[in-house]
Parts: sequence; structure tokens; C-alpha cells
Amino acid sequence: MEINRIILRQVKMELLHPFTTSVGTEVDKDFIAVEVQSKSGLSGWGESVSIVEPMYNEETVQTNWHMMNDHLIPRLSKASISHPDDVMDIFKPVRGNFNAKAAIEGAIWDLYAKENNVSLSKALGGVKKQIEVGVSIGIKESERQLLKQIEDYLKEGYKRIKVKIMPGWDIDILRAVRKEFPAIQLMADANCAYSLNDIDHMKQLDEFGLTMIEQPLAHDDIIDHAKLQAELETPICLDESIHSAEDARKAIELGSCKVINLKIGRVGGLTESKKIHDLCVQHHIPMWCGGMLEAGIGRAHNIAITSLANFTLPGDTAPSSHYWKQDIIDPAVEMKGGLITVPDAPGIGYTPNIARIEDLTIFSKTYHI
Ligand SMILES: O=C(O)CCC(=O)c1ccccc1C(=O)O
Ligand SMILES: [Mg+2]
Repeated sequence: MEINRIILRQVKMELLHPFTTSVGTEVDKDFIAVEVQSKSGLSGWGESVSIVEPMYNEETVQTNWHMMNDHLIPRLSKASISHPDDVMDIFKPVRGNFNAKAAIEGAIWDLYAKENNVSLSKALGGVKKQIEVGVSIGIKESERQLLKQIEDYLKEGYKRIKVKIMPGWDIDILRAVRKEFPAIQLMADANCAYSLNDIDHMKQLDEFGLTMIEQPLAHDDIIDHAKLQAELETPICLDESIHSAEDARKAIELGSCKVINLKIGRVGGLTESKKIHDLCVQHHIPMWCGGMLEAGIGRAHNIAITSLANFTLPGDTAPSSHYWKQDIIDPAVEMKGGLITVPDAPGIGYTPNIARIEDLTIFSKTYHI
């Protein structure tokens, strides 16, 4: 692969609806769209997923810029890449900053797939032609508002409902949801809001037949999750705690989780995502693709990785219209009957809308490497 140009564009988009979790409220997305070009004249695209405040992990769009500009692109310009798997080795000396790494690595995977005239899904070893879609619902102002939202989403066809919980918005809310919707595929995401001191409180979760409780404890823990899982019937799913295949191996070995939420940005890219997928196959751990309120480029990457066989649970991969008045790709991601069709066009399978992206770009920089 002969990459000769990289364009970073900082893009700001307003979410259709603010999204509240136990760590804060997202009103808009501020991210870096990465375009890598090669001498073939083709472009590959990636998207950084850091949220505005460093409350999910340590990254923000500012740290993304700094890492890409001062540490990652300089390394790329000195390296030769024959396959996208080479990128994580080139970035390895740089600690952490997985969102920044994944955005560049994802663009290179997209370019690689396009240069080989295959879909990104196929390049990754994907097997599914359609993926099941779940939806993540933020913390609402009232129980009534949440129940109405769930009713509307079920009518739209979503296969799974995920509700955000935190102390004070948890047991009573889940009890009300389960009373109203006794048979739906229901899960909860705590975003690290609890500790082992809450173990008796959390045991009540077993009353609701949840498919999983996502990340109940600290973002950097697997030990206490193993202790909690030993006390809960409800499967624990890890999100924030899993940054690599090594983290996944340790968590599985300790019994810290029975499900893994895979986020390409959290683990540094698609190559590591595939490693985690293959490890989970080996240990019979089901997976699903989490979301970070991505715009269309990031969403396209999520759809591609979700086409791999072990993504057996619906992910947070709602269509473009769930998040944006107008997305930055053509066509927008659409859902029919709770399913999204995996594109078979080369690369991510959606065309970045350059005019729309430029309209939303607040700063850009081009690198000739
Ligand atoms: O993209 C989506 O629809 C879900 C997004 C989501 O739940 C989320 C958004 C911001 C930070 C953390 C999380 C999470 O899954 O934990
Ligand atoms: Mg989560």
C-alpha cells in the first residue's frame, strides 16, 4: 500500500437528541474524520469516537489531534505498510490513545479493501449479509418518557432494548420496564456507576431476566467484576474494561464477564477487534458491537465488524436517522425490520459526502507522506 496523503478534518455534528449516561450528557459529536489516500487515487476513511468530555476514557478530540499529528502520522510516514495489520505494530510504541489509533487504522483498512475491490466486511472475514440492530436509550427525565420511548423503538423494529442505569435510576425503572414489556430482549448499561459495596442492591437485577448488565463496576477493573459475576445470575458484559485481546483473555479466564461489547475505537482498531473476536470464539463468549454515537463513517465500520460470525447479539448500531438530521455518508445507514444489510460494495460500502463533511469541518490539515 502506497499511502501518500492523509487529511484530518475535525467535524462537529449536533445530535438529534441529547444522550445521557451515568457519566454525562452528549449534545453533539466533535470528532476527526480521517482520509488516507494512496497513489492508486483511492481514499480510505476512518472516524475517531472520543466523546467531548474525557468521561468514557481519557481521550477527547484534542488528544486525538495531538496524538495523530505529533506521534502517529510521523510514525506512519517512516514505515511501509503491506497490510493494515502492520499499522498496530507501527503504533505499538505509543501507549494507549486507542481512539486515535483506530481512526487512522480503520481508514487504512477501508483503503486496503477498496484497493482489493472487496467489501470491508469480506476483508475482515465477515459472513453475515444482515445484522440485527439494538438501540441504547439514555437516562430520561421520567419513567413515563422511557416507557414511551421503548414502545416507539419496538414499533420501529429494534431487536434489543438497552437502558442506561445509575443509582437512583435502576431497580424501580427496570421493574417498570419489565412490567410493561415482559418478553423483550432487555439489557442495562451502568457505565461503571456501582462498586462491590452495592452488591446486595445489584442482586435485585436478577429479578428482570436481563440478557446482560453492562460494565457495572470501575472502568479499569476485572477482579471485582469476577466477584460480582459469582453472585449474579445476570451475565456481566464488559465494555470500558476491555482494551485489548489480552484484557479479554484475562477477563474470560477470571470469569469477569460472560459477554463482551466490542468497540473498534476502544481497542485500537480492526486488527485487534478481530483478535478479540477469535478469542471469544475459542472461549464461547458471545459478542456484540457497542456504539459511541458515531457518524456514518464510524457506523459503517461497526456494521462491517458486526458481520463476523461471533457477533451473535444485536449491537448499538442504530441507523443514521436515530442520531442525525443528515449523516455524512451516502446513502445513510437504514434499518428495515430491525436489520441492516451489510454493504457488499468495496470498502466501507458507503460514500463519504465530501460537501457535507466540509460544511461541518471546523479545522483540517493535510499531510503528504
Ligand atoms: O452509539 C450508541 O447508540 C450507544 C452509545 C452508548 O451507549 C455510549 C455512548 C457514550 C459513551 C458510552 C456509551 C456506552 O455504550 O457505554
Ligand atoms: Mg457501554
